[in-house]
Amino acid sequence: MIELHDIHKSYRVDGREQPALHAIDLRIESGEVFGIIGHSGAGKSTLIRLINLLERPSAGRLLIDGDDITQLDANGLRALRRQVGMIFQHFNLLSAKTVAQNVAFPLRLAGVSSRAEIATRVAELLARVGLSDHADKYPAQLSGGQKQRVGIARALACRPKILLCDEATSALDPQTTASVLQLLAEINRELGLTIVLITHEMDVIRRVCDRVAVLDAGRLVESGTVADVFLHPQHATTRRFVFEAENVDENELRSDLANVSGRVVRLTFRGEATYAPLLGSIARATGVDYSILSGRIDRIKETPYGQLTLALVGGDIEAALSQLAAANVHVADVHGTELH
Ligand SMILES: Nc1ncnc2c1ncn2[C@@H]1O[C@H](COP(=O)(O)OP(=O)(O)OP(=O)(O)O)[C@@H](O)[C@H]1O
Repeated sequence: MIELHDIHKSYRVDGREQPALHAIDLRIESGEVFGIIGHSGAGKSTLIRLINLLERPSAGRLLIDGDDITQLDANGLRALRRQVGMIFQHFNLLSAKTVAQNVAFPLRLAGVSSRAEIATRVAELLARVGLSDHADKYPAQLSGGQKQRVGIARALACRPKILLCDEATSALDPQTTASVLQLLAEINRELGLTIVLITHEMDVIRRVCDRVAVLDAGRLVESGTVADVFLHPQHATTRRFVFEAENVDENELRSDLANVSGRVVRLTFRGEATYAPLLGSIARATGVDYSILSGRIDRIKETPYGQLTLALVGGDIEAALSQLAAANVHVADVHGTELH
């Protein structure tokens, strides 16, 4: 478990303290995939780099499995760096070394000297990330996705219990992003290691994370399960991320809705309710007519969800809404405020 208690971080710029993180309290459970989302400059890199002490907090306590890592001596720090692997947006591979040598590098640093032992471990790691056929290539001969796979193999070399991902898919196209995220999900599942990732893309969070925290101007403004935060965002910054992910322009939406007659509601279905034929039967039973203004069915990690914005007219609208709510459909107005 990773715990941040009242963490502050300032940088000294031109002799003055510039705050980057304020009063961060955060608890990341062992074995979960935890995402931190924020816009540029929000403090994401600073926050993730605290966890392996690439940056030191200015104040507060930072515990890993109960130990305050800011108190570690040089030996303790070396051990920490082996326990906490990291991958980077621009991969940070050694360009003059082959794929196999890049992956072997942390093993050598950790003092493994047996060539046979290193070769076995490197082969295992390259198989794990699907690069067995590329061991003797140089980074320049690889695609972006392959480079990140080398980064992942290298980060896993010393069997860490935590993997930090610093915008690991931001330089990749959508398809490659999906395959790298799938690999991270597999690693989390099969090796049981904790993954902490930072990103500015809600879609990355939606695909792999169990829980998420939203960082805005150095403060945590919202956190919770991805489904709760993504489907029912409370803070303006979170709402903006969700709308961005859905390609919705909030102002356009408002002016579109001004021209719609009827009562506009936003329904959120989760899990099995997503596929149930609820809407038709409730509409028939209550005499309500509806038109669909927008809709989407997707998945949050493994769980299906649907969101529909409807205009309701005629019939007994209140009865329809309460029957939907009784069937575990979240019923809200268009701003997300719960109605039932
Ligand atoms: N080494 C540094 N020295 C001085 N100021 C820094 C340093 N690193 C970050 N900052 C400042 O701290 C704030 C947070 O930066 P940080 O890089 O953590 O944000 P971020 O959310 O990761 O942004 P980005 O996505 O653009 O990397 C910014 O105002 C930044 O200018």
